[in-house]
Amino acid sequence: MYGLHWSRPLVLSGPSGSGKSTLLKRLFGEFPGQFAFSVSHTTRAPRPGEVNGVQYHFVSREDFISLLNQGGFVEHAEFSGNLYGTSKHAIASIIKSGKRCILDIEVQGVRQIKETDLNPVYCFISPPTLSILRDRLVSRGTESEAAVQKRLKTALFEIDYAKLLGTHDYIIVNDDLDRAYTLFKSVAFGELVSGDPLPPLDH
Ligand SMILES: Nc1ncnc2c1ncn2[C@@H]1O[C@H](COP(=O)(O)OP(=O)(O)OP(=O)(O)O)[C@@H](O)[C@H]1O
Repeated sequence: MYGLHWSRPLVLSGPSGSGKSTLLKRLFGEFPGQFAFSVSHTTRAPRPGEVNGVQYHFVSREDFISLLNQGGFVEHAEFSGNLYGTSKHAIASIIKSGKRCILDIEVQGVRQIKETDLNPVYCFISPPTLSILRDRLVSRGTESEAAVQKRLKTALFEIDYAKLLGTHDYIIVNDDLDRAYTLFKSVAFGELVSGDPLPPLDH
């Protein structure tokens, strides 16, 4: 059942609204206990109900920077004044547990991981077209019109990066969900499959 790439972390990326959470939710639902997300570090304060070590490792800015200076993160970024990062230790502990480590990472993080020796499999979840991406973001109902615009603008950078040859091992076009999920499942189990060609996604 486990393919050749099972022991390598899987880095999932793709524009907001391309369907990463939808695919992951289905995978974790169908195969509980086989896959795990690494728990990120953050300097932001826990929200009510959040538990240290579960949603995040909540650390002070000093501790974060100290770990960063020791080379402890495979990727990190600052959003609205807070630092976020994926530690090497968090990934290693999942690999040790025998589960496959899955990372859901934005494009800057993917670039950073490429500079490390993590050697993951990179999988890009692509929308079929930009107008479908827009429709899905709007109908998800989680974003204001301005936030949708912002996400679509960011999507263009992510797509340009994906168009560079060799940035991803797999492209999965999330057109029909059942079809995309079947392909995603094979990739998640580390099988050697052919991905989809990247659609033109012209802008
Ligand atoms: N194949 C599909 N066909 C139709 N709708 C879909 C499909 N896949 C996902 N959706 C819908 O599109 C919306 C965006 O999907 P989702 O939230 O999974 O995207 P995401 O990539 O995880 O976004 P973000 O990065 O913002 O978390 C959701 O409302 C989801 O139900």
